Amino acid sequence: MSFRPQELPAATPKKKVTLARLAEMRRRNLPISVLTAYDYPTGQRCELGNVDICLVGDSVAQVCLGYDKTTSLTLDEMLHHCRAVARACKTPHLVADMPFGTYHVSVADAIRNAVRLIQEGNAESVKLEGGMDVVPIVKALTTAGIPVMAHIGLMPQRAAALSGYRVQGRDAQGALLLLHAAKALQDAGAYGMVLEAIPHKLASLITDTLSIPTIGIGAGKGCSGQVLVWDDAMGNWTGHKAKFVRRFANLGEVAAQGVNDYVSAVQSREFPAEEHTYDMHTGEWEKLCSLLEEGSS
Ligand SMILES: Nc1nc(=O)c2c([nH]1)NC[C@@H]1CN(c3ccc(C(=O)N[C@@H](CCC(=O)O)C(=O)O)cc3)CN21
Ligand SMILES: CC(C)C(=O)C(=O)O
Repeated sequence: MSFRPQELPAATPKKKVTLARLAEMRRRNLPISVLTAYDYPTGQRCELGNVDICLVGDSVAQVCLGYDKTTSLTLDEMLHHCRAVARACKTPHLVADMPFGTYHVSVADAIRNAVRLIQEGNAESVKLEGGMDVVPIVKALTTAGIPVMAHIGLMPQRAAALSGYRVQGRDAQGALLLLHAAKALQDAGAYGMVLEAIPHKLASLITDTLSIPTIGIGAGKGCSGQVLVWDDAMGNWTGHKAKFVRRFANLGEVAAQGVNDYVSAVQSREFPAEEHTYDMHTGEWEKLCSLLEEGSS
């Protein structure tokens, strides 16, 4: 008996999404779809749904673990989620976020921690937030053969330092800094780049300037691809909703109804019904009754 969720047989064997494939998609202007995944079932949905890249985002801190910020997440917690997603996610490229503090101490420490995400987490690449400041880290990681996805614009790990989740690059000077950072990160070897919450014209300019794919979230339709947090996209998140979120399903409502129905059914003793129960083998109940009678006499 297998306790693994049923997997639908693929009509045609699926082709692994490699970095070469992502570069090709960028060249041919084929949109890249990215979703976060945090566990085996969400990873499996991404696998079955032909998502190109699965991101084990540090948003797991908020949407799965109940922390109020991503900076609370530890590397060990990230590894636990990453391993689960990796068991399901075979075709999409699998990226893991480097948690806050795991790439800030030194280059050596960043490499050590990225190696853990690859070796223990079974991620294929790592993502880290930062502009010019992280260029040496990105260079060192890619030199060591660890593919890096950069992440500029709104950087949630810096929400406290920046006094909130704010759109970046709204003025010319800020926009120029982002463009320069984007180029420097590409030169440092990043294979792709998340552009979060920046004006759409700037995102298009960065995308057209770079040769690597850009993945937008609140960055408009001019990017090479798009990412959303799983729970935002599937309507399973009841907290704050950023302007860039669109709901593609209503899992939260469906689950709430399911919980209500379950509790009512238990309270009314409508569930469990006969069909959910087991019988003893024929004659065994009578035997048990005799045994009990003998015992009591
Ligand atoms: N559920 C969820 N979705 C996410 O996209 C997400 C997380 N959690 N947790 C980690 C970070 C935090 N992120 C956020 C959080 C808030 C905004 C936000 O509300 N931004 C304002 C911008 C306001 C402005 O500067 O004009 C917005 O209204 O969209 C954006 C990204 C993205 N990440
Ligand atoms: C929002 C995406 C890009 C992310 O970094 C995360 O999920 O943590």
